[in-house]
Amino acid sequence: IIPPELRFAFLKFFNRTFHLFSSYCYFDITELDGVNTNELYNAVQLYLSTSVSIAGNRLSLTRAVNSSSITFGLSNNDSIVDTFNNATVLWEHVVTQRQTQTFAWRPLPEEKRGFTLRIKKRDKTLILNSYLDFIAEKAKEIRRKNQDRLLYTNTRGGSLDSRGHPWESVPFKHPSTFETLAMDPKKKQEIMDDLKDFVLGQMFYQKTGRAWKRGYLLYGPPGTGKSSMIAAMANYLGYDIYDLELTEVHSNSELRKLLMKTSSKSIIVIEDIDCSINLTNRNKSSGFKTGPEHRIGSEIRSGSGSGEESGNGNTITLSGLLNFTDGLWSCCGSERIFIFTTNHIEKLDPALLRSGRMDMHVCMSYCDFSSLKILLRNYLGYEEEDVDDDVLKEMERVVEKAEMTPADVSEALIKNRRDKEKAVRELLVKLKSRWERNVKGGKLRGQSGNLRELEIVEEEEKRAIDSQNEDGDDVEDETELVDNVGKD
Ligand SMILES: Nc1ncnc2c1ncn2[C@@H]1O[C@H](COP(=O)(O)OP(=O)(O)OP(=O)(O)O)[C@@H](O)[C@H]1O
Ligand SMILES: [Mg+2]
Repeated sequence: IIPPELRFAFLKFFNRTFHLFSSYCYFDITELDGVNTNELYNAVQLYLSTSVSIAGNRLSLTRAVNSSSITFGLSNNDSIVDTFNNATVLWEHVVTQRQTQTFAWRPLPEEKRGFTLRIKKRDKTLILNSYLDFIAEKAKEIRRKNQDRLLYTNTRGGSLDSRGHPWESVPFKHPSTFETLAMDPKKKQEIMDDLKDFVLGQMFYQKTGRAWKRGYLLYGPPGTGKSSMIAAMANYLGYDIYDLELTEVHSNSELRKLLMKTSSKSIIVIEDIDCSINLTNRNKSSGFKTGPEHRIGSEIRSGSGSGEESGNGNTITLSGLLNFTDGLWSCCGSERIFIFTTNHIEKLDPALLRSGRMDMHVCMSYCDFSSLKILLRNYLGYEEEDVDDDVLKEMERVVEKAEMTPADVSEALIKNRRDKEKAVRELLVKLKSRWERNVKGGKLRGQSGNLRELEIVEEEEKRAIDSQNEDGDDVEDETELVDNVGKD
């Protein structure tokens, strides 16, 4: 019978000599660090879950809150070999019973869990730090993939909830994808390529000294798929969406707070940007009138900075918004996409339209023939060859001038989806009557209200971009823009 002190001393001595001659070193990563959860433990568990699911034959399965997928885990006291930069390491999941329940603010679990990492001593300095960084990064990615997308909104304005978050979230399950989105396939591909380049562009953005973010402006009449496009983008990239309700935000500093609390790999959306800013009562004080000559954000005249937050204290200004999207604050957190939508691009301030602000302007327009074919496939399961040739030709002839939105067409198809032939027939009738109305009523493309406006705007955009190219660098351009606004 050996007294415990002696036994302890002996074990300690044994351990020391063992470690002296062993060519390995060991690192314990316990589940709890005091009473706090050890982030690294969770990260390792997630990281190992990917390799374990292939290698192991006894696994533990878990499913996280908010997730529809299952994660594999290493079972108790099981081990797995991993390699990193040509070094081989061994992970062991160690689970022991906790001896006594010590006093704690919250009861500790009965089991004590931890991972033990075994690395060869000579590899330690080479890989330990980079390996752990790698694991943390991988775990983050897996967590994001496992979790369902979230849709955040700021219904409380910029005020915080009990956990210090200004955003409320719900699971985002919008089924729209690029495949179901009816639009010109070439334009669609262009957008998808652009998104892919963005996601893979970390090095590019770093090299060129730009913040890793991208802006899209979606414009066009109601029901042409702007919101559907945003959902498709989020589903394509696997990003969360922050739907920013500008009318709930009362000041530029609140806006900044909201931005700071968004995560990277997310899409920040401001829908109907022309309406959002109009509604702030600051407009009264600055003598704001609607109409193209009094554009949104005329307060840019008063300059930026503290001045804008004085006044009636209920001010969110264009310059605040621009700071939000591309000022210094926009780069806290990276890999973010800003999307603005509007039905009236002509009402927007040129400062918002100048290139570099919104990187890509996407016009979502009335249904054309290629969109029509996509909708026929979506709603009726019809490919081109399933529709009668004459009907298809007739549709192709009238569809553009009929000026029906994809939403109108969808509606017509949904109504008769049980009787597909009837659906096609009725759609053709509808298209033709719209076509007749537009052509006979002299409402030809180019003379029609909306389309005409869009054309003017496109002209303006082109001109703005041309002058941009002549101007040279951004800084000069910005001051000139402010000057111009001041003069008109
Ligand atoms: N391009 C499209 N492709 C597929 N479906 C579409 C398209 N455009 C509209 N739809 C259908 O019409 C409905 C309304 O579209 P959506 O909400 O995307 O329009 P919007 O352009 O955002 O309109 P608003 O300007 O009023 O917000 C959607 O639920 C969708 O089913
Ligand atoms: Mg919409």
